[in-house]
Amino acid sequence: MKRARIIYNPTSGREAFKQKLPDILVKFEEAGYVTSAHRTRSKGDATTAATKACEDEFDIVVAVGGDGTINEVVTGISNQSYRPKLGIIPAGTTNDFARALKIPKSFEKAVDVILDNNIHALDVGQVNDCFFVNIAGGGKLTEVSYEVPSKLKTVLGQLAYVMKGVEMLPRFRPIHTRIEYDDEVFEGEIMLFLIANSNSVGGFEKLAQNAKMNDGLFDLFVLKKTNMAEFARVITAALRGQHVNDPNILHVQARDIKVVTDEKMQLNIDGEYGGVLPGHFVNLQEHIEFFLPTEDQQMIEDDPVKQEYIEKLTTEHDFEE
Ligand SMILES: Nc1ncnc2c1ncn2[C@@H]1O[C@H](COP(=O)(O)OP(=O)(O)OP(=O)(O)O)[C@@H](O)[C@H]1O
Repeated sequence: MKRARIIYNPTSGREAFKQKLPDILVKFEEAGYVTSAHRTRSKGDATTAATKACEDEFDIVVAVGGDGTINEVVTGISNQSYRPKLGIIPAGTTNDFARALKIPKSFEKAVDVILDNNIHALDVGQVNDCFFVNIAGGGKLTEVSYEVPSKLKTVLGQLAYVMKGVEMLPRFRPIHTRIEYDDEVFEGEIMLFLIANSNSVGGFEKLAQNAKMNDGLFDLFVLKKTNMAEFARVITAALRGQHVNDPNILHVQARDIKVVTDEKMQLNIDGEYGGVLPGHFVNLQEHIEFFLPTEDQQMIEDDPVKQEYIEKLTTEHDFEE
């Protein structure tokens, strides 16, 4: 009998999962799994529970929650020598990572994906002692209020919010930064940098179009020092995937990246506060095996609000060009 450990965050998203748990347990049991569930109690608890599931040699771990919960579970697994296969049931607010994997939003369909056993090993990002599945990055903000972690999430974690914050852009201040990526070096004043592991950075798939999740490579974006008008124009171009030859942006793929700043700069990891730089980013190639949807199970992106928002934003900035 295979054993499954469900780790769920009761506070994620609209808190709808806990009512569904009995049905989900039945589904796993009927498919031949012996199943147990752990309800997280606080921040960091999913990491401890995931490490314990490795030590107890569960065959699979199912992470139920949003990006924060998935990050914690991946963190708990990544340091272990025995790593169970990982299933995801999206139950958070934005679910960027589940979206990148095209995992359906319905709990039942997400369970079907796991039970269908379509397994692929994917890359995991490591920076210093932390791990990330989606994105890490940093930028110097002058506003003290953005030192608050939850605010940072809105600024850098989900790139969508970076865009929403065109009004926040003046608060980015250029910082002299040295970035070593594989055998090359960039040195100069930068507004922000992003290191993406998946191709869905805040749902903006065009930013890192060629990103693959099992090639051992990050997509590194560096936005160099610009004035306000340029900043808005460059970000808009990047979201449309039209930044390739833009002199204000460095976009390269690399396995190993070191970032050192002259002044204190906070690090953001999968949308949460992740300490301060310097940071050594290492791509752990095909580190965890995930249950992924087959082609006919893949969620078709249908997010009219976001599309409308991008349209509005990019049209507005056409006037500035
Ligand atoms: N019992 C709990 N009480 C309060 N917070 C918790 C509890 N269990 C986990 N957490 C924390 O809740 C935070 C948010 O969780 P999560 O990211 O899964 O949901 P979300 O914010 O709704 O979704 P998303 O990140 O996709 O927008 C995580 O940082 C996690 O550490």
